[in-house]
Amino acid sequence: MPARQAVSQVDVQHVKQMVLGRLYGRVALPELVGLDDPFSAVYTLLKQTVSSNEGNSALVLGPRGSGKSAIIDRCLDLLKRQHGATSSAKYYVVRLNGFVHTNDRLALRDIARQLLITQDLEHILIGSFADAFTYILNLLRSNFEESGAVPPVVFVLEEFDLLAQHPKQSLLYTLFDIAQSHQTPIAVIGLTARIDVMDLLEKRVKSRFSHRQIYVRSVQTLEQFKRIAQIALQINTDHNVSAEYASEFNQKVDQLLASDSVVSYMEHLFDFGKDVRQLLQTLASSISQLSVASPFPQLAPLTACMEREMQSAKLQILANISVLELCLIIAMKSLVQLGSTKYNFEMVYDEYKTFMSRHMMAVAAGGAMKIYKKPVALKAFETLIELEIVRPLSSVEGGAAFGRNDLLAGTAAGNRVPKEYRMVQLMLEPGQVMELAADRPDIPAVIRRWAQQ
Ligand SMILES: Nc1ncnc2c1ncn2[C@@H]1O[C@H](COP(=O)(O)OP(=O)(O)OP(=O)(O)O)[C@@H](O)[C@H]1O
Repeated sequence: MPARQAVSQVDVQHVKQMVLGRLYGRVALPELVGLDDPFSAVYTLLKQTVSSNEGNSALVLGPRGSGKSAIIDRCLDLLKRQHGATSSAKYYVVRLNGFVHTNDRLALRDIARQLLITQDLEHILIGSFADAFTYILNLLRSNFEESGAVPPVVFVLEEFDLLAQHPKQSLLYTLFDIAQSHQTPIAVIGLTARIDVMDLLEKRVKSRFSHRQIYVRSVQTLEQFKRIAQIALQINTDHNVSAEYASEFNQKVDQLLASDSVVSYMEHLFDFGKDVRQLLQTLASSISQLSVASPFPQLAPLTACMEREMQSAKLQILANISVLELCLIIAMKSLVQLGSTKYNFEMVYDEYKTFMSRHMMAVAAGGAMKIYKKPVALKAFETLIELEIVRPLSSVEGGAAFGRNDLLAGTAAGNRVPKEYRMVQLMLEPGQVMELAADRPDIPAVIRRWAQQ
């Protein structure tokens, strides 16, 4: 096999910058996965404004990180390329963000800046929003004396629900009003993760809005989730890097994404919220250390980052478990300290019940607590297995052949042993259980002390 040519410093730096840009959301991913419908709805609407001078308004609704901004960016990018090729007429894009533009004055100033209005506007900012906005549009019109018309303007309103918190909603009213009146070709696209956003709009604002709502769903399948990881990491020769480097880089990406630890991390993320942004940011750890000496993505830094992420995700879940679930965890810690390396629900419940009965007075005095009946405790125990805080033991380890799904569903070999008797193991260290109980002001002090024993 011929020796591989050394990768140049320029190539590595270029790839590193470009891929990290994608992973941190500064550079668009080369493809939108599973978002064809919302993409074409937004594109059609923007095209009507930019090419046919129509007024339009719409809300793009979807969970955080589901790709709402990515859809808008891609539509604008496509329009720019098409428009640039077919027409010399100009259009503008104005971006506002509810986090940044916390009042209408700030928004107005930025609208003027983005429309390249250089005149001093301080004197008009004291009047009404509508007057000031009309003044800005007139200034814009005067820049296009030949046509005498205001060119199309696309308003992208990120964190739309926060813009709806402005007093009187003058900004939204004015924009929707102009979009509806068709006198000036503007498109107003609001982006938000609040599905109830319509309830935030005042009646007069609603009356000016087109009521067009475009829904963006989170990634639907694990395959799509994996595909996003792949397109975010892969490079091609258009990126001004040698074909040899690009091809080997992409092979390494595929190997990395096929490794057991990465696959199970992606499955975990998909099961617990399908958070694309977190997936991309975790993958950045395999890219941030690229260098001429190590020009391909490596598994080791990624594994370390995934472990940290899993750990902190688990801690977050743990902070929200119910008091009964916490008591069962403490009971398991107790069993471990008594020398049991494996135990089943019956043993755990027994330990829990014994402690609670012995300390009933103190427990009841510390808050409205009772001894939960066995079926309720079994449900809580199953939740701990689903959350992977408790691990079912395999046949070799526990004496019966079953896994997590068998134990939960009562299927396969696990079926032979009633679920109350199947052996399990707590996945927390005693110190972690102590910290967990110490951080819970809502449990009686006696239970906190039980955890500290
Ligand atoms: N289906 C998808 N296909 C391709 N990339 C996606 C997809 N979903 C999310 N992404 C990527 O995830 C990142 C976050 O997406 P984006 O910023 O568009 O989300 P958002 O819905 O606007 O989030 P927020 O509500 O927090 O503003 C971006 O890098 C985007 O490219």
